[in-house]
Amino acid sequence: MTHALTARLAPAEAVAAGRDAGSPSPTGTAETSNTNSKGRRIGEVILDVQNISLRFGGVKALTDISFNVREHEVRAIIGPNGAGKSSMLNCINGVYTPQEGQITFRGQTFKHMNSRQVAEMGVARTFQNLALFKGMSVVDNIMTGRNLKMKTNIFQQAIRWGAAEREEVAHREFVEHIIDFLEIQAHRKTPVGRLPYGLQKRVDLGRALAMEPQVLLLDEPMAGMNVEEKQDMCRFILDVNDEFGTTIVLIEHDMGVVMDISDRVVVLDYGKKIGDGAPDDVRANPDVISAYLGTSH
Ligand SMILES: Nc1ncnc2c1ncn2[C@@H]1O[C@H](COP(=O)(O)OP(=O)(O)OP(=O)(O)O)[C@@H](O)[C@H]1O
Repeated sequence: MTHALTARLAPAEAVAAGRDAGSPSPTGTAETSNTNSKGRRIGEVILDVQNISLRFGGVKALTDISFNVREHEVRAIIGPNGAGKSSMLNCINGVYTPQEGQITFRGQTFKHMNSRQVAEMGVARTFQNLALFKGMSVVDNIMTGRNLKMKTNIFQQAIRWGAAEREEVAHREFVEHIIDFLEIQAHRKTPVGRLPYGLQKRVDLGRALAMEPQVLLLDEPMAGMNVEEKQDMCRFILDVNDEFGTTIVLIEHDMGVVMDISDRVVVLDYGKKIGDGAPDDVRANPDVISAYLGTSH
């Protein structure tokens, strides 16, 4: 069903505690001012996507896409269904290798990088369709996010001896901090598959946070959630951004949420970039308005 454009692109109520939805744009234009709406400085460019083109056979998923992400900002990627948003995240985290273009992360430029290498560089990701082990507990799912940090070998871990035992204790303590932070203590031992969907999404966020990322890629973190769950998720995303200084790149369809929590927004349509800037600028962009008028979500 096609909703009214005004409803989708209108300013939403401030769901994010502490952020004033009516305050001036935090970053001004795509390249200029440097504080967000909480007054914290937005840093230098940490992630620079340059001229990315990606094809699947005859399908042009992305065509010559360039944008950057500054340290500590919340950067949204929006666009109608099939616009290329997930493909873009998949290029950033090494799942897809674009035919053209390159990505610079913290000054290091790469054309081909696998997911493990990207994760080791400090980029973590949550998934549109949850990638959790449904039969495993919340604690154990979040522990999987610590795998890259484990120094002892699998044999030492299996017999939990010496260094492996000490390492496991330290990792479990870290995981408990995340569980406290995400307010899911009551569910620590529950198999994830038994949790409501909103809480499963929170566990997926916890698994990504366990990697201690500098950049967190969130693929539709609020999809399928009710209003209350969305408000909670917004709060956690902003707290992660504030308290850990984590840079956030998110894909989200809920325009109210996007306009509320993002510092800058990049807009894709049919694999091309049609807008890039502060939420207010993007909302007023005629190309963005017509792209959304022509779609059915
Ligand atoms: N693995 C793939 N093989 C073939 N085509 C693909 C593949 N992944 C994506 N595409 C195509 O690339 C285009 C962009 O898809 P993508 O999933 O990135 O869009 P999206 O903006 O994330 O859409 P949605 O909002 O529906 O999730 C679409 O035409 C899609 O069918």
